[in-house]
Amino acid sequence: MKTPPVPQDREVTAAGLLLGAARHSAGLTTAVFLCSAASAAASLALPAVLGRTLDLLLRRSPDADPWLLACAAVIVAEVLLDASVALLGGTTSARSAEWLRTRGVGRLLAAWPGHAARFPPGDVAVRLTANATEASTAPVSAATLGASLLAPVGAVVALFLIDPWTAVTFLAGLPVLLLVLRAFARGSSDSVASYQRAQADIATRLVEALAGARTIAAAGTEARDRDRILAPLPELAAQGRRMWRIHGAAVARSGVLMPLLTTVVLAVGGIRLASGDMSVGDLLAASRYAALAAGVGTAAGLLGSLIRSRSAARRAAELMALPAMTYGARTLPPDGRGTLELRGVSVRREDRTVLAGVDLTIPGGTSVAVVGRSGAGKSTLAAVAGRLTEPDGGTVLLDGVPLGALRRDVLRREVGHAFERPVLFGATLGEALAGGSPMPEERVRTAARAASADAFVRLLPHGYATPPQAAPLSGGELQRLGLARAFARAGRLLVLDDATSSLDTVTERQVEAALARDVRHGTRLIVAHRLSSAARCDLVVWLEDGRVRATGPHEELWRSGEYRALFAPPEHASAVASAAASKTEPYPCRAPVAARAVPLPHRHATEPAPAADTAERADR
Ligand SMILES: Nc1ncnc2c1ncn2[C@@H]1O[C@H](COP(=O)(O)OP(=O)(O)OP(=O)(O)O)[C@@H](O)[C@H]1O
Repeated sequence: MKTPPVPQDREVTAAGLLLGAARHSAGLTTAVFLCSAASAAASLALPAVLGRTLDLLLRRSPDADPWLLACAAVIVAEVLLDASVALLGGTTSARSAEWLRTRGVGRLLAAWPGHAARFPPGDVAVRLTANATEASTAPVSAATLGASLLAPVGAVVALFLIDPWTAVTFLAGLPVLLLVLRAFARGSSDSVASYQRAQADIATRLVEALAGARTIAAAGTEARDRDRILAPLPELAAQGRRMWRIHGAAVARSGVLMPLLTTVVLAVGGIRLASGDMSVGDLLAASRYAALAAGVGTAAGLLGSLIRSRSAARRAAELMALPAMTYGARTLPPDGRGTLELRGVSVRREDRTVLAGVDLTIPGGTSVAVVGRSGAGKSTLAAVAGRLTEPDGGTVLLDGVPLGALRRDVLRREVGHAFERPVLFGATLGEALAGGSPMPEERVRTAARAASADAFVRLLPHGYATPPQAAPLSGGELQRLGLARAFARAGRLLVLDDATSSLDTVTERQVEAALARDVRHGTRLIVAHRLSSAARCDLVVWLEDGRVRATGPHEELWRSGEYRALFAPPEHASAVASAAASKTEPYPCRAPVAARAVPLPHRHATEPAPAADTAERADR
């Protein structure tokens, strides 16, 4: 499953991310490099010390004893240094992973919600877990690779010093090895990227299936959905096999090439020994250095690790390159009442215009219902009004100040939201309703009472101290908690996006009355599907295909048959609309309801939700 392209912050690239991770753990990475280099130096010193010791022993020289001790010291040092590399390497990668994940989560949450939502949750989880782990090993792999090349390079230099012919023999075979490594790097990059994509695809499908577990159970499609989730498995297996094939081929080729080179070097050394140009100790040292120089073939393993890291970093970088929400430095005029203005606001999604040049002025303190058919752009308008999305064109102003120019704290304090499906964050319900910042308990409870949530919360065994995950909540109860959270922080503008759709009509009326009575007075923008909700607002904005079809009090709009058709049951809607067009009235429409400032007398107390509306929302 491919993630749609998202506008990218060009500064966040895979290379930039890996450099950032390396900088974050610079001290530890340097220590890994130094230990690896020291270990390489020890392994370089060992053949020379061994050769010298052998020559001294063969001559039965008394000087051999300190050299024997030196041999032991070098071997112990090498073992200790290798152990340090393993320990420091693990710590370094853990710190890099922590940095990558912290940064990733931070950037994700700071991004515009609409952009972030394009990454499915399963895909995000893979990018921030498996991919971040793979990317985090890059600093250690690079440091170890750099240091591990020191030994072969030093070994070739040592061969030159012992006997140039042995070194030249070794270097003659090197171009073949470089070709092997290049082919490995190319093949690996491609298969690793495909493997990681397939991995994320399975995670995405699994998370989607978990979210839709009830649908799967209700439809009895467990087997089909299991197959659907695991559909990318053959691709994953194929790419995994391909990765190992490429790796195996590189290791096998270098595994044949390197001993071959070592043998040829030894043969040349033997000839030089026979001609008296080398001692036995020199030959021993040369054979060890040839083996060390052949260690360049093991670079394939570290190179493979770096390639996996780079590919994983690329995926993590895509997440971190999401454009961040931006804020200004202005505040609101102290005497403003929450006047909301939309000037030529347009929003595009993919290739579609979702809002087209919307001009609206909503006086401060007014309650406005936004109505229209499904897909008309109501939620988009609500998101734009609360700056949860940035319009592609036009400006939104609150009390004369463009929303984009407002300070973050001012904007989020003065503009509140409640959603159709709220998600509760916090250790307890009390914390969740306070919205993550300190708030007097009484204020939380007042808001919960206004949202008709206090009574059922108090009935829970731990009341407001109940963890949200442990609270058995119906859809309507969850919505009431979402409303309570918004009421507790109500500022000049409150945006309710279908936030009462799961409430029964009596509760909805109670909430609306309490909203007017007990919650800080301000402008209300209410995305509404129910006739009664629209009727109780001061003003109605009727959206059609992303444009404002009409604005006015509900009673005025009610004269339009097409407006009435918005609230008619589906079996009557087209009849109402066509009757409006032909000026007849085939469907007995409800009487118009006077638009008034909230609170309103309780008309339509038993207004049922239109059938089409209910069915559609249940599906979302
Ligand atoms: N991220 C997106 N990518 C593509 N299209 C989108 C995106 N968000 C919204 N749309 C489209 O924009 C249109 C308006 O969506 P919006 O959610 O604002 O409609 P709505 O009037 O609130 O609908 P409903 O009453 O069904 O909730 C829809 O056709 C929707 O498919």
